[in-house]
Amino acid sequence: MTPLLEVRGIDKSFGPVKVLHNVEFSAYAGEVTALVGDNGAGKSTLVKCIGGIYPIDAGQLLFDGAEVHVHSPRDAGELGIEIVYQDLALCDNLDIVQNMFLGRERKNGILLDEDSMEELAEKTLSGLSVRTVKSIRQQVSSLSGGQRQTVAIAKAVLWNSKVVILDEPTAALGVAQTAQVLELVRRLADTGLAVVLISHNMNDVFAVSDRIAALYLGRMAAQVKTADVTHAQVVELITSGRSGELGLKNGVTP
Ligand SMILES: Nc1ncnc2c1ncn2[C@@H]1O[C@H](COP(=O)(O)OP(=O)(O)OP(=O)(O)O)[C@@H](O)[C@H]1O
Repeated sequence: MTPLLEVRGIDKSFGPVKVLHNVEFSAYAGEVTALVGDNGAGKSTLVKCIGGIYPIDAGQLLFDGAEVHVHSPRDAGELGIEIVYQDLALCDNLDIVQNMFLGRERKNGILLDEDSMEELAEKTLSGLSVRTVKSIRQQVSSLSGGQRQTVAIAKAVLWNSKVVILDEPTAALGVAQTAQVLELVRRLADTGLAVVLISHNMNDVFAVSDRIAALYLGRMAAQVKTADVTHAQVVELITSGRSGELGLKNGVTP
């Protein structure tokens, strides 16, 4: 199976500090790939390289098997790669529809085409079976953390995206809201998207992911099928870069 998104041998430094070392990573359509790693392991940097925010120093990015060059978030968006960041970047004083179309408003002549934006927002939310939102004309400031996360995810899939990368979507949520968001994450993959889930929470990772990629000190320690590993093995990969036969050989000097 060809990965929808593949990273081959990416290096990335910030000045003298090398943050990513020859990183390989794949995400498949219809699957959730969890990207795990300790604080500072390089998860955000890898995602920002994929999303065109940081230029890479070496390596390749492949989309659907063909090499692509992503120099900006716009390039990533055109390929169908959307990233939902932890801070969500939603505007509190705007309603759900306005947020979902922010910066990409539909127009009818010189006027905003409110009807068609409303219709598409509604269709996207119901397509994701999101029923927790009372009205799509509700201001985002009145939504709960889980609902905000849902809106941010719906916003990302509104644009015919094919790869959706979620940065810690459940970090700030309670138990019930976490379950709702994880359900949504699973549904995204079930609709055929390649979903990348950055998470520190092993329960979340094991609840929804098909594969797990573990970064250790900027190196990809292992990318494995979730069904083939235990919680303990993944924790070991995160904390030491190896677990039994899995992971980086001979350890790694930072
Ligand atoms: N713009 C930057 N300039 C210099 N160093 C950076 C920059 N961004 C990240 N780093 C360094 O790169 C390393 C990896 O950081 P990164 O944020 O990618 O890790 P992470 O795995 O996402 O961590 P966390 O889970 O804490 O968000 C860290 O040592 C960090 O200090």
